[in-house]
Amino acid sequence: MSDGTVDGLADSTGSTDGAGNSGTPVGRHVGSDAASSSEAAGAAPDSPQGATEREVAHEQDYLDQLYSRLDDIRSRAQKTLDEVRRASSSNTPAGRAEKDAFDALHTERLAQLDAVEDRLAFGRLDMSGGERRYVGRIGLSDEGQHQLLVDWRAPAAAAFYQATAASPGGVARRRHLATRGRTVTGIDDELLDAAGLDAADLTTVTGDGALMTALTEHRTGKMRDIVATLQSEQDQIVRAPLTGVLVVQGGPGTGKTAVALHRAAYLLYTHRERIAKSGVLVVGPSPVFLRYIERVLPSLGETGVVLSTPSQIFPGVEANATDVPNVAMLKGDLRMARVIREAVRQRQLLLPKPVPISLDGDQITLRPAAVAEARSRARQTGRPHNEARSTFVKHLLDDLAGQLARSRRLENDAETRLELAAELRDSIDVRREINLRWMPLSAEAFLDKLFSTPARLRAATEGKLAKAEARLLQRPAGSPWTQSDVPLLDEVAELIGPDVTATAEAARERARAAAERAEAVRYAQGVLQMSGEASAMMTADMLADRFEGPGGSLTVSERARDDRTWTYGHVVVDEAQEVSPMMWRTLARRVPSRSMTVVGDLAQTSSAAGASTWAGALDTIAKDRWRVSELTVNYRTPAKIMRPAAAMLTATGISVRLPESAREGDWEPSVLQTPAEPGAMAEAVLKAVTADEAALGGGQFAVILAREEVLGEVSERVRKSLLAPEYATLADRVSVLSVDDVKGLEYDAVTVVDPVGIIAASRRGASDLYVALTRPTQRLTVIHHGKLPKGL
Ligand SMILES: Nc1ncnc2c1ncn2[C@@H]1O[C@H](COP(=O)(O)OP(=O)(O)OP(=O)(O)O)[C@@H](O)[C@H]1O
Repeated sequence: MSDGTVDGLADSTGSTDGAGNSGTPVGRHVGSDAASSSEAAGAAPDSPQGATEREVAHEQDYLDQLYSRLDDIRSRAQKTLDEVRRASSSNTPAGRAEKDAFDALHTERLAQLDAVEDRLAFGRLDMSGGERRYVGRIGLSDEGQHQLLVDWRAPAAAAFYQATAASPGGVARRRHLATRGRTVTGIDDELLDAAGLDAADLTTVTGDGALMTALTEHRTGKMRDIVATLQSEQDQIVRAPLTGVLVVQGGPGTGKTAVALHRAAYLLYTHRERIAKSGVLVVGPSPVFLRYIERVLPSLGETGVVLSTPSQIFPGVEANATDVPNVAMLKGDLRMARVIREAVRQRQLLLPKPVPISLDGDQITLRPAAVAEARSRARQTGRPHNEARSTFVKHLLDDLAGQLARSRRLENDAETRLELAAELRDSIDVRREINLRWMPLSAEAFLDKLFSTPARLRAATEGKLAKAEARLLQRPAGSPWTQSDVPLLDEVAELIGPDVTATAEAARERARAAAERAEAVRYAQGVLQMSGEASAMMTADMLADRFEGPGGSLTVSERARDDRTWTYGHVVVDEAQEVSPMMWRTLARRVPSRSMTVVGDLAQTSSAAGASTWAGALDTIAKDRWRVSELTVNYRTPAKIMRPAAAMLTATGISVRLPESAREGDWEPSVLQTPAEPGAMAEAVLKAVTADEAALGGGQFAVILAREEVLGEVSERVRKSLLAPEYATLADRVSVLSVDDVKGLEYDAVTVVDPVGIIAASRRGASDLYVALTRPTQRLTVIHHGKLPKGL
């Protein structure tokens, strides 16, 4: 395990000096200077208010110290960067690459230090023995290496999340610090073991308001980290061991996404040596969702993470189209792996009858038996199509060279045949005849051709799919790529391999690169030692990566994103219930170690190819290597909204274990009935949104409708009306979305339009409606014409 420190930032062993630069443990009493500030403010010094003010003043002093230390470290990092930029590099490619690499390293480090500015410290633990620990986004130590702040991911900070009154684990008091900018705005204490504190301490204890404050804050359209208020059951998942597939199942709003992202940050910190170099991939359902979560990991100081939707996971292909549900379901079915395998095999052809070839007056023949033998040898290598092709070609050239030797009356030994094979390679006729039997392929062209050529499709699917199913796959050549084509492209690419025309040359290249690499690592180790660089933030391997090659200063994530065969140290899959079996195969290829965090809710499955059980989803890629953890508390949706949402789902026959809401909520959901006419519905929507704005005085709102083709006119009218001057303050804060787009998102207030229409629009319409109803943090309005769905 790494110690997770950077130069000047504290280690994570958890040893702490409590407050002050002196490094000596301080007692549990607050300082007298803070007391005088409360007197100046007019509160009686021993009243609860006076005590709180003293404590706030004390925490302010401490926070000032932390920021001053952070500023020091930052300015040192800036100075080093300036020096790197000023220094002249040796004018060689290696020298320039090295300079670029250092530049990128220090720039990234500065970005990481900047990212922790907001809410640098958010907690304090007072241990029963008198020790005090401040918990924050990073570890910080003073010049004398005394710890000022413990990184939230360090073992010493675990008690901050795990201690409860029933099992305090040596913690007497847990304190949350509320801050704005660099100012302490409040404290919130929980007493876990009162015996460890004296009477004066007790006057400031108020309970766990920090969580409630976080839950009821207006949303901003971007997910925030929850590092200050992670709850015990969530923290256990964050800190769970790295190996195997960890499934996090939980109802809406239980923090699955938040927990998965914090887990990624935790794993990068704790196992930096093992996974930072290969990176972490986070897969989320849509670009809108990725934009919603994109700030969480940087705010936790982690930038080397690749975010992708399933549609973007095949480099070079943007799969923006969608298939109709039954086609999507078929393409996600594991039988497609067999279809693709067969289709590739059918591009390795036999020869029906001999083909004569003349070569400078010599007559030779491409023989059916030789082709059959070459094909079976090539297949036996087990290599992908494009690589196995060299075995196929070699064998046939050898056979033809033997014939040529005989025709020229040369000795038929290996050496002669090798020479003649070189000559044969230069003949266009020979190359054409051999190529026709075993062409080099590219994944995109191959799949396009397969789906647009009925005869090929029939041959590849025979005995594997029903005839009617095979017809579903058929489409014109050059059709746009759909989301469900992506795992098929990946399957093809895996079976045909990269287009290697000169394998021997490639092998030589690999050996040369390996030798250079060893040298680069040795050099980087020396650099790290000399510069005293942070071992945890940057390993010698990572630094060597940057010294190497033309893309020397590319980050891990930049390299990984463009390389289909890149294997990650850990993969997080969000909204995993939507992932098809074929897509699981693709994701599994990205992480051979199967170190994965898979989060989802089976009750929210809406895609036709999605999962109904975790075993169905995961057994084929990680049999016996997956385990499930549950989250049970809904932090988003108040109970007043959850109850009808759950009743609706239950009434449709879907049985789920409902999470308990952390809040009852202030508003009952409202229901508005309108005529089925678009103008009337749009008007009702605007009325609902205006009422939300008046009730909440700000925040983010969503209007959720069935897919555009169903309610296009209503959404069009709503969007248009929002441009009118009377909605000027609202326009930017209202999103009009279809049920497909709201997966994983949340809003202060939500208006759901035509619930019966949403249910009717797809096979899993009830789950879609459940997703829509569970998006609000405060208020829900349902607009309907005709009847309401059962249970609602
Ligand atoms: N411990 C916590 N402290 C503060 N806020 C929290 C906590 N846990 C969850 N939340 C908040 O609850 C909301 C829901 O979290 P999140 O989106 O991660 O849930 P989810 O389980 O992925 O939901 P869904 O499946 O419905 O998309 C977010 O605003 C998140 O910040």
